[in-house]
Amino acid sequence: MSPARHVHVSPGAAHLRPEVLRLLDTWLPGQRWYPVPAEGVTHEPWLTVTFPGVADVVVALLRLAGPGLAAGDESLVIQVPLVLTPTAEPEADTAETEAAGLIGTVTTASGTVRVHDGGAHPAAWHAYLAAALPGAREPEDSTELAGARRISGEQSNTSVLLPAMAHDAGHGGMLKILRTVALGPHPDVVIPAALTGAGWDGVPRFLGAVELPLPDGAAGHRDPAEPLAHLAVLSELVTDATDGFELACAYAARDEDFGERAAELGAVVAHLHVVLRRALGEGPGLEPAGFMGVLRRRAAEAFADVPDLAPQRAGVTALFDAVSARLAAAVERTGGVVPLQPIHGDLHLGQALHSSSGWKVLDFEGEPQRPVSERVAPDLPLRDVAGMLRSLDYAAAVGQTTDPHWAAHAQVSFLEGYRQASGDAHEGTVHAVADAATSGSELDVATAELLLRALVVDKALYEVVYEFRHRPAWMHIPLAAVERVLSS
Ligand SMILES: Nc1ncnc2c1ncn2[C@@H]1O[C@H](COP(=O)(O)OP(=O)(O)O)[C@@H](O)[C@H]1O
Ligand SMILES: O=P(O)(O)O[C@H]1O[C@H](CO)[C@@H](O[C@H]2O[C@H](CO)[C@@H](O)[C@H](O)[C@H]2O)[C@H](O)[C@H]1O
Repeated sequence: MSPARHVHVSPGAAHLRPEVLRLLDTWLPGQRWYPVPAEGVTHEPWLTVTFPGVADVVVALLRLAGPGLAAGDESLVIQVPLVLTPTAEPEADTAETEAAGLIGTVTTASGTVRVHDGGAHPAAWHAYLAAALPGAREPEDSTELAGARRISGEQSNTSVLLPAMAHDAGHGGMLKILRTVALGPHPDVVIPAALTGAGWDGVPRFLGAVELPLPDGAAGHRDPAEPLAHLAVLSELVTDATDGFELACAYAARDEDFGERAAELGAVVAHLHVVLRRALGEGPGLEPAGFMGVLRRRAAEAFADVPDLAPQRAGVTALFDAVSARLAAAVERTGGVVPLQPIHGDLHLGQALHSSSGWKVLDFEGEPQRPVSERVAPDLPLRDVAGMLRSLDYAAAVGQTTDPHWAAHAQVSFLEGYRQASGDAHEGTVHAVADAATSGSELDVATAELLLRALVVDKALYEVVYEFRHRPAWMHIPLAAVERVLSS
């Protein structure tokens, strides 16, 4: 694939007036993709990105600073594409506000400018598309942007559906503007590119990405061949697709058996793990103390954030102690390693699309609330299995099934589909899957099963914090799960 064109990078708030930055300070915290609670957080201009030959699109990369936030290379950086249009009219009409994401109008010494959210504006879509398309091809505005629209809903990023965009296998693209920018290659670019390159069709085909080059003279300790960061990813649009969570909830609402679909999904996830291992290689072996240390730290943070979790503290500690002891003993006994590898990292039903050509897995950026260095580190495939088990429990609760066995049946079917596709010969379900998802390791089945329980609890604790911050009305779903798993 021939490389896409480069963008221009300037330090600080070049091209952005202080009035525009002040407008952003009030607008940003209200955005669904804003990654942290806004209390006490300030936005410090880090870099400004522009596109060759495009005057009205400016992308602000802002570092978030404030209590509890890391600084320097570890700091959170958000991407804010803007379309700035000079105007003689200080007041905009309502239609313009809604259609093109008008953030506000600012008047400066050099005139009045309308500031639009680039995530909602065709001029910015065009600029990103031109920068992502291989071969520095210029998109045809009148045809390729026809019918383009931003996806609405609870997204961590901003995705734009491009039904008419042309590519070598036909039409249809999905442009995803990454709202949180991490230094180094982004997993939502690297992983789909590797899976597409390996010929696997369980992901929407990777078509291109927008790369942030190192600013001149800024190589430092970084590999000059690697981008400083990725800003957006372009993939093939999966048509006739249904969101996996909506599909599962609809089945649950009708009390309809989701077993077959869940088993197919289990098989796709097993293939995903095999292809990832082949395409990107294994990581180092699991080091029990470090691995469990991260689980304990995450649990401690969840207990600190959410008072309703307090009654579960002793049970979580006891489970993690038991897993730590068994893992350490297993590794000591066999001298063997439990291999880690690239995984999805935030797998749930909403990250899977069901289409006429089967399940497709999306969104490889890991848990948005997790530090980037942890998100890109090799991990246990069992973590993805745990994520999907949790998601089937969510679907049962949100779909309000009246069948008390709906979730358990779907979970067992998912595990069985995973086991069979992993080529594991063991009979049984949870045991065999725990075994299959730690393949190549010398873990005994009982330890692997306990590890799966710990990962389910870890995920449910993450979800409690997620719901506490974003959807308190749903917090009871993961809270009940923590209690159930601990008492089983
Ligand atoms: N290639 C694609 N084809 C069709 N729909 C897609 C595609 N990629 C994403 N989507 C839809 O967009 C939604 C958001 O995409 P996702 O990558 O999960 O973004 P986010 O990180 O913002 O959650 C998905 O849930 C899915 O419904
Ligand atoms: O898709 P994202 O990367 O933004 O993931 C975050 O948001 C998800 C919700 O949109 C959240 O998933 C949780 O809710 C889902 C139902 O909406 C459920 O299916 C998942 O199992 C549950 O974890 C995800 O945890 C969060 O990282």
